[in-house]
Order: sequence, then C-alpha cells, then structure tokens
Amino acid sequence: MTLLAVENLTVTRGGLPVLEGLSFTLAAGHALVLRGPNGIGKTTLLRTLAGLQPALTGTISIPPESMAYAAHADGLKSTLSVTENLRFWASVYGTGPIDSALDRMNLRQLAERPAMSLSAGQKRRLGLARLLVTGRPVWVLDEPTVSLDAASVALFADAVRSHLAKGGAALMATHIDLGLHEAAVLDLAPFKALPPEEGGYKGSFDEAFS
Ligand SMILES: Nc1ncnc2c1ncn2[C@@H]1O[C@H](COP(=O)(O)OP(=O)(O)OP(=O)(O)O)[C@@H](O)[C@H]1O
Repeated sequence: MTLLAVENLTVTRGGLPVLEGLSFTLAAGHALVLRGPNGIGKTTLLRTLAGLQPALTGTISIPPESMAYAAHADGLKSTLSVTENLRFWASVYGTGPIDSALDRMNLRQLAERPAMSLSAGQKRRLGLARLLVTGRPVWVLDEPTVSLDAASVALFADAVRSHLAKGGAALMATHIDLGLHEAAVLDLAPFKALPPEEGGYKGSFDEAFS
C-alpha cells in the first residue's frame, strides 16, 4: 500500500527552484534515504513535504498532518522535563502512554531532567522519542542522527524498523550509514534544477512576455 506519492514536484529556496520534476512513492513498511551533496535540496524537499513551504509545481498525495517531521530544531520545550515534553506531545497528537518512547530512546534515567539540561545527543534522542508518540504513519526526518553516538544510532535504527514493521514508512535525509540495509536510496542529483540561463525554470521572465 502506498502511503506517500510525490509527482512532478518542484521545490524552491529563496524563490528559485532547487529540485524539479521529482516523483517517487513510499509504501507502507518501507524506508527511503535521500542522498545528494550539500546544498542539493534535501532539507528544502523535506520542508515542502511537511507543509512548511509551498511547492512550485507538483502534487503530494497526503497532507502534512499525516506526517511526523523532525529536523534540526527539535521543537522541545526547554523548561519542561523529558517526561513532560513527551506528555505534551502525546496530548497534542492525541496519543496515549509515553513509556515505550522513553524506553526505546533510552531516556528513563533522564525522565525528570529539564530538556534544557540535556546534552546535544540526549536532546536529539528526546526529539526522536517525540516521533514515537505522534502516532503518524509517515516519518519525515532531516539528519536524524546528528550528535548521536553509535549506540544511539542503533536505537534509532531499531525504532525506525519497528515503525516500518507496524506499517509505517520513513523518508530520511542523511549522510551517514544508518545500518538500515533494507532502506532504498533516492539520489537527488538527476533532479537538480537547471539555472534559467541553461534552460531551467519554465516560469522565466522571458516566457512571461512571450
Ligand atoms: N534562505 C535561503 N535563501 C536562499 N537560498 C537558500 C536559503 N537557504 C538555503 N538556500 C540554498 O538552497 C539550496 C538547497 O539547500 P538545502 O538546505 O535544501 O540543501 P541540503 O541538500 O539539505 O544540504 P545539506 O546536505 O548541506 O544539509 C542550497 O543551494 C542553499 O544554498
């Protein structure tokens, strides 16, 4: 079953297309890793899918509300404890107990600590635990393992696997090997938008006057 279908998408940054003509599907139980050099547009694509910016052209089959987006800013409430943060998110998403998220991301020992007192990697673990309480089927993750040590990367990979096993899907931009060998890879290089002088971006100035 397809959970996410993207068709002929063009995404922009600073008003200019960065990726164009992008189509792909993501089925239940599958993970897709976005690859491409710095600046190709991975973050821009994920932000567009998450509804944080509009696409220039194309269609996205599901609304942002079906996705759980996690990026560099973790969206944590710094004065709330780890437990309170997770309870807060569980109430926002209308889901239930947070115990399994605490355990899965190895946060039990830190449960009463305010988020602001956590290390960068611990904050990242809390950010990933948030995904677990969203109950949303499609995870959209931008560099999810930044600051994580090897043990935490393994915890994260386990959490993704378990999400896939329950019929979820994950789309991830990452430069590191997550050890998720079942994940497919989408190379974004062929979708790099051409600058207008090389025949790219059909909505160019000249065309507007033709
Ligand atoms: N605020 C901005 N205004 C204009 N252009 C921007 C802005 N932010 C980023 N860009 C440009 O948009 C392009 C796509 O950036 P994006 O962050 O999506 O790439 P990325 O593939 O995620 O890169 P990385 O691997 O370094 O995280 C880059 O060429 C970048 O320089």
